[in-house]
Amino acid sequence: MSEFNESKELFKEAKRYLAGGVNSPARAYDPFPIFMEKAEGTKIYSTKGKKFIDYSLAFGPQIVGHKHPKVKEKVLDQIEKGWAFGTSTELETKVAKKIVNRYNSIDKIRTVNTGTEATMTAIRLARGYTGRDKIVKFEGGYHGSHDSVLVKAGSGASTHGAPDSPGVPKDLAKETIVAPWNNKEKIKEIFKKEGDNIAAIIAEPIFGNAGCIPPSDGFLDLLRDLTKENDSLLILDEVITGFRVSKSGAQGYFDIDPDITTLGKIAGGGFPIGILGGHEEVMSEVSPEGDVYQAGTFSGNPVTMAGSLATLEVLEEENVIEEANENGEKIRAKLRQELNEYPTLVQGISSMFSFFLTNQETVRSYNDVQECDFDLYEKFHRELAKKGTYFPPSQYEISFVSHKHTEEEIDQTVDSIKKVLEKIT
Ligand SMILES: Cc1ncc(COP(=O)(O)O)c(C=O)c1O
Ligand SMILES: N[C@H](C=O)CCC(=O)O
Repeated sequence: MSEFNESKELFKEAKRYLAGGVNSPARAYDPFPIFMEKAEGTKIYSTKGKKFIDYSLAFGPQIVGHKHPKVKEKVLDQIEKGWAFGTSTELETKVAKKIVNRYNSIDKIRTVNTGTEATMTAIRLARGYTGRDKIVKFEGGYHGSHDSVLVKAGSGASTHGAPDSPGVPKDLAKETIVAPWNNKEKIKEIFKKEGDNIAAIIAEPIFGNAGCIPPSDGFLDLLRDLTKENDSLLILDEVITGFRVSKSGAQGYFDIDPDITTLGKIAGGGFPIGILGGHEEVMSEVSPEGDVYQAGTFSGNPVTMAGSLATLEVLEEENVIEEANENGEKIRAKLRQELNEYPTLVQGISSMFSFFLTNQETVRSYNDVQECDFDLYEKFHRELAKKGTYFPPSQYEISFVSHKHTEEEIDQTVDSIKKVLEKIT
């Protein structure tokens, strides 16, 4: 472990001053996280200068690779002009136009600073629009760290054993109905009983925070039908899948027309962003046009907007999504082919995948994910890092490929994984 001694020392120091030593729990893994200093293309470098092929990509945003030259240039140009005005800028409209042109379900957007703010506002909007309080979310689904969705939440909340957070008022948690993902009968039952009280279903169209779990056949259509029949709204949380699975996200891929979409990650090109958008009728309820209040000093920040616009342009100019999707298929196929003698399950879609350590043939629900071997994954993650490959630190988190990952890097990764599994299993 000596090559990571510096991170060990840095974490000790961080723990003196930062709550839990981190600024987001998903970054805190045992025995200590590897401290990173810089990144470029498909590589990320530790403070000690060790190079890793990166399959976490900042938990998703960096689909064009780290520090893309065009994004860097546009952001530096904006910094020359100034970085916070608290006024309207033309850049905000340019970004909005790109998104509206891509997503049929979106006529207008509101830009915020994080995915958390986007889903929080989307839920408030659904409640305001319908005049109802209850929402439905899925077990292991993650929509950020606000109160209504910290109920049976995935990602760091599951990693650290607190999917139901203390501090969430019980009366508010009662308004969140939790359903099992991919279970058609259960969601029908919930709507039969509570349909008139449900403001919205919020769902990641492809699960990305309890590992990668695609929807079963017809499941998203069922969510759309049930919400329509009951005058509830469907919120698709595309913070991970937006501008990834296709140019119009998972909703384009699965041909689903949600009432509200939330975006983040890729849409900001690595700068802090969240977006909610929907049809005119719903979005006109947002303040100042409507009465559902939402505000933010830094919303639509010019530097973020410059990074966002440049990234959305690069997606088109460099055929990013298609090439990243091809890389996703390549790595999944090679891993499956090379590792079939080990207790592994490679599951994914598009440029996202999970490397589950399990003997299960498929993982379809939060319960299935919990059957995977988390102790072994901890060893796997650290041993793989020693070989210069950085995977996400938990099986709840997703691995991503960019369009920049090369065949050679993918082959090297598969080879490293094989050697690690030989050692630890
Ligand atoms: C699907 C999904 N929704 C919402 C969020 C919250 O976004 P943020 O971390 O930017 O607040 C995340 C990730 O954190 C996410 O993966
Ligand atoms: N799983 C989360 C986002 O997708 C990880 C980001 C975080 O919470 O730090």
